[in-house]
Amino acid sequence: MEGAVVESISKVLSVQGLRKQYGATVAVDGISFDVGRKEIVGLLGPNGAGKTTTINMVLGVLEPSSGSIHIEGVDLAKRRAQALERTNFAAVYAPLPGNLTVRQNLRVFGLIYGVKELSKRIEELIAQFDLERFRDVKCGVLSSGEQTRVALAKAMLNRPRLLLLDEPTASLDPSTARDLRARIREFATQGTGGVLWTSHNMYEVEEVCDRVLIVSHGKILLEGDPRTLPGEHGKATLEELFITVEREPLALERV
Ligand SMILES: Nc1ncnc2c1ncn2[C@@H]1O[C@H](COP(=O)(O)OP(=O)(O)OP(=O)(O)O)[C@@H](O)[C@H]1O
Repeated sequence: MEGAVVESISKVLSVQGLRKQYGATVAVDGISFDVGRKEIVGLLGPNGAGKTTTINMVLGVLEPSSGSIHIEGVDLAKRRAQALERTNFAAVYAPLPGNLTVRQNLRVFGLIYGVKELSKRIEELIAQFDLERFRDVKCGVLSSGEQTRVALAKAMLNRPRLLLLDEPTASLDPSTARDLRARIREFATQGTGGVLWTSHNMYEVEEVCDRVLIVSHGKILLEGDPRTLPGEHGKATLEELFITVEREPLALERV
């Protein structure tokens, strides 16, 4: 599948019956969801709900116990390389090598991803993420906010169709966080990709996500527009709804 055919597929990610079990612990319990093209979907849930396990399965780092993952219609289990070349991610727990400069890091990852016209692409991203001052600075000495900007630039190198972001703004000051949210929004609205985003910041989720999935104990409990979902469940804010999911998930299942 190439070019126009691929772009005609409206879902960049399709997850069906995904499950991951560790001995007696069921980390992800048969979840199904999609991420549409140009859509930002928030994956929310209390600590231990199964978000990172889900993301790691979509990234091909963890093998599901059962279920399927398709990226732009490509089955990750059967055509792993083709599925993953359309994907990228950024997470605070996966920092870039600290002994390489910003430019060296972008070059190394660009070569790994087989990015065409790499030097031009690196310059574009350095400008886009305001990294001119740091181009020859080793990543290890950058502040955590600066490192996050480099990690996002790295995540955009291959112009992914599916961008996975695990708490991308966790270490950022409010102004940098707002700026990065705007760039990620731009990526979604102006490009051909979609984003799966985890965050514990409900204000951010309301601002940036088109749709949210609220997971608890490995299952999707609620799904909808973050701006209207709280009202549909008798709550004033997304934060209030989130706290109810954490404390009394069964009460919500009956709504
Ligand atoms: N390798 C493992 N072996 C055993 N249990 C695991 C393993 N990895 C995760 N788990 C368990 O699976 C559950 C889901 O973990 P996961 O890291 O996906 O949660 P999370 O929603 O990302 O949480 P957080 O918000 O705290 O990052 C947790 O109960 C965790 O203890």
